[in-house]
Amino acid sequence: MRLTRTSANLLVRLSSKQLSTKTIPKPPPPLFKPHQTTKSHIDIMEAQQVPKTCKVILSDTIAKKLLSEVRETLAKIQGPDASKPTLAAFLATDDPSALQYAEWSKKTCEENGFNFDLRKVNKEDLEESIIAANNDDNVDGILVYYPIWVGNHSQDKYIKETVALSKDVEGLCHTHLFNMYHNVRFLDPPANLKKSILPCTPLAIVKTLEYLQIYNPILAYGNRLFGKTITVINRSEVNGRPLAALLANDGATVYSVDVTGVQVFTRGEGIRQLRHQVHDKEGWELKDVLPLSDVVIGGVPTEKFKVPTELLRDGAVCINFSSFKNFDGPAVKEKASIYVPSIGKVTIAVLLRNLVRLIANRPRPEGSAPEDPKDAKARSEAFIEG
Ligand SMILES: NC(=O)C1=CN([C@@H]2O[C@H](COP(=O)(O)OP(=O)(O)OC[C@H]3O[C@@H](n4cnc5c(N)ncnc54)[C@H](O)[C@@H]3O)[C@@H](O)[C@H]2O)C=CC1
Ligand SMILES: Nc1nc(=O)c2c([nH]1)NC[C@@H]1CN(c3ccc(C(=O)N[C@@H](CCC(=O)O)C(=O)O)cc3)C=[N+]21
Repeated sequence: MRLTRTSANLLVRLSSKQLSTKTIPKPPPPLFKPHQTTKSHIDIMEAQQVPKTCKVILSDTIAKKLLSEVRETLAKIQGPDASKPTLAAFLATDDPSALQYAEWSKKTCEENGFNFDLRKVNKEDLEESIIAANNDDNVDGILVYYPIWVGNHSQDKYIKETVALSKDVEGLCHTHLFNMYHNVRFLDPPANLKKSILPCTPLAIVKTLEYLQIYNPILAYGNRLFGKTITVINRSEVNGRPLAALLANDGATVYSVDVTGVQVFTRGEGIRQLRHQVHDKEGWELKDVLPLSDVVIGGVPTEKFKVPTELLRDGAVCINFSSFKNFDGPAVKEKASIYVPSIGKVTIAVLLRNLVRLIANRPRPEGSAPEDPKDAKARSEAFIEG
């Protein structure tokens, strides 16, 4: 082959370059060659272009953190050779969801050093059985599964009042509920050493919001939701209404939505009031409050109900506590910043946290020396705030 002048020059230039590579370090090899377009490379490139920004947080993660705090606190308030605390749980119906919840609770109790004593009783014997447990020093906490007399709220209410205040692990006695609605945090003012007990599911949602850092620790304790707007879809006496009150007492503006309409729970402008107030929002509907909300909490007990994703604020935080999925999973992940699909495990962790709190609240055994006030304060503060 005859070389032209240009190609001959090129050869000379190439060979002098090759010579010089002996002294210059080799560049690192490319990560992947541009002509290699395997599926995984396309996936990586697409993921880089459209990152999945929504973080899905599972209740297990939140529950694990709480349970380790519970074990630590129990060790602090009990001596090294203290016996396992016992939770007595009364089931007086054949409600399958209560039975399943009881089985999950039993497992978590036993894995974390607690006894769970499920007592199946007849409705007619329930009151006497509770009184016996109230008087039994081997029972540390009492839980009764509701509803019992379906459609007869006052009979269930009577049973709630039968449980001793000192053993009311779900915070359903009047004193506990009164303190919650009135934003009173202690049972023994002005000493303030015994914390009032809060209902488990609403408190589990508070603990979830703390974990997600929606509670702002820069603000004073009790005001940490100031500036946040939260929608709660459910206003039942056991879940939605106490939850709306708790969140508003902590400073949030809360829209409480149920089948009858919308109410707003708030401590007013500048959160200057000491406890929340409730006002009807005449003519308002879910569609009016969703676009305003930083956090949306679903608790509707039906399969067909879904929060309309298109009305959510971009980057909203979405939490479901219903046993049915209130959010359309794939769609909500495109819109929300954080999605918590269920909170059942957190509820059970909070149940154990409440049990440890009941033990911490107990008066010292008769005959023992009075506790040094400093120790009492430290014991009460063995709990993280809330
Ligand atoms: N994960 C947990 O820790 C727990 C979960 N649950 C679950 O939470 C759900 C709710 O339980 P409860 O409060 O006892 O039920 P409930 O039947 O007493 O109350 C339901 C509430 O939702 C409202 N609601 C129903 N349909 C609605 C709609 N289309 N739009 C707006 N509001 C609507 C009702 O007005 C009512 O306020 C159930 O699925 C239950 O299994 C209950 C206890 C604990
Ligand atoms: N005094 C009393 N307190 C209760 O808390 C109480 C009661 N009575 N009676 C029965 C209902 C029922 N209940 C549930 C709790 C957790 C889930 C739960 O864990 N759900 C799972 C999802 C369930 C699933 O996977 O299907 C979750 O949120 O992760 C469900 C239902 C409490 N109840």
